[in-house]
Amino acid sequence: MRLIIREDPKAVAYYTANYVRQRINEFKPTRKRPFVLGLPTGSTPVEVYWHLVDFYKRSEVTFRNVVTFSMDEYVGLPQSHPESYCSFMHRHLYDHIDLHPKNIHMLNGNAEDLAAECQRYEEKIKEVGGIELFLGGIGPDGHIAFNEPGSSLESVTRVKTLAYETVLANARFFGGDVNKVPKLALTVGVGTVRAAREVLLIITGAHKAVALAKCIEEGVNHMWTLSVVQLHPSAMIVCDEDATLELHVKTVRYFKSIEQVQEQLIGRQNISLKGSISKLTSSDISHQFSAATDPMASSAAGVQVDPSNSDSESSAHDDYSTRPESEDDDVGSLTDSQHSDNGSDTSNADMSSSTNALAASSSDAQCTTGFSGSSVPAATVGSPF
Ligand SMILES: N[C@@H]1[C@@H](O)[C@H](O)[C@@H](COP(=O)(O)O)O[C@@H]1O
Repeated sequence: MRLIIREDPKAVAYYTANYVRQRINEFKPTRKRPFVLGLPTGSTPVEVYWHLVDFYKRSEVTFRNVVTFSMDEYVGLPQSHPESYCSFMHRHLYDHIDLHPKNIHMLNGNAEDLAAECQRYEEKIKEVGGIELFLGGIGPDGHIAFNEPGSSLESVTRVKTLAYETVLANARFFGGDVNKVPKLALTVGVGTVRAAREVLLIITGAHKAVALAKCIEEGVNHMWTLSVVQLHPSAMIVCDEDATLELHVKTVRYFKSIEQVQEQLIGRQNISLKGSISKLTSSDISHQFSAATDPMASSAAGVQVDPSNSDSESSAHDDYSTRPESEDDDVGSLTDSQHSDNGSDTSNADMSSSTNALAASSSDAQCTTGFSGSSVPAATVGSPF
């Protein structure tokens, strides 16, 4: 799992939208091989959608061959109601991009047979080849879509009774009146989200800090349904600093250090968009060391990641987008501490064995390159520890 921490909700939204844009562009969707995108509602993704609309208007992405599936919908609320998720998706995204209407999939909360509607949805997802990227938000109780605490981690699309906490949280969209909030919803299941080839969750605000901590620092648990991301081979959480308030300092530092290692030691050019290492040789690492110890070259080799700087984010991604597709490339000569459980994701490196990922990486480099230094020079890596 990757945890990307950005300064504030604005930076989170930009990072996320930019990532989606690049995933679509890298995928090069066609009519026969569309990019299948799962999409959330809620206030958190609104700014992500603004950016996507903006990218579309600038011709930086097209949704012509994108197929979408919304996560959920209230039961019994007319589709034309401004707070129906159908209205929401049209208002914030669908009405402003070149998505073909036949490629838009939403749950019908007014279907006569709700169970059949849910089954139809699951079948449709299968028919288009499954979801490539599921974007999601969470509720303060850690729910994904409307998978409230206690939902089966194997659940699929179904009717769900909303938890009181969710009804309270969503009352703000209904003039603060809890009585106006529908008490039932149709929602994709935890299993539906898990089945996606990639999951990206956006979490912002101090009110979601407990949920984030429960979900990533404790065990997989149906009371915190987001925790299921721990089992997903390709999951990423993008959060702001406020959402990290309940995490251990060690956790935050570790995940931040991963980005530093990628930038400064492994090299941005060797990391694919999805975070896997491609075609890295020991001499690349050796080069990083020698370049970094050369004061004239260190600025080129050790570019500091500025999480709050959208421009630097943009250029990082622009670099990725010019690279050939390489998500599944061989990992090259890196050692175990840089491999994930699935063998391709640096961010999945075992936390206990490499809490200090910088040190782990440097010792690998010593083994493979014969570098005789005792550790990565602190000035080079900007050690967060
Ligand atoms: N069903 C939706 C979820 O999909 C969403 O993640 C959550 C968070 O909303 P917000 O982003 O407004 O906090 O709201 C609702 O419960």
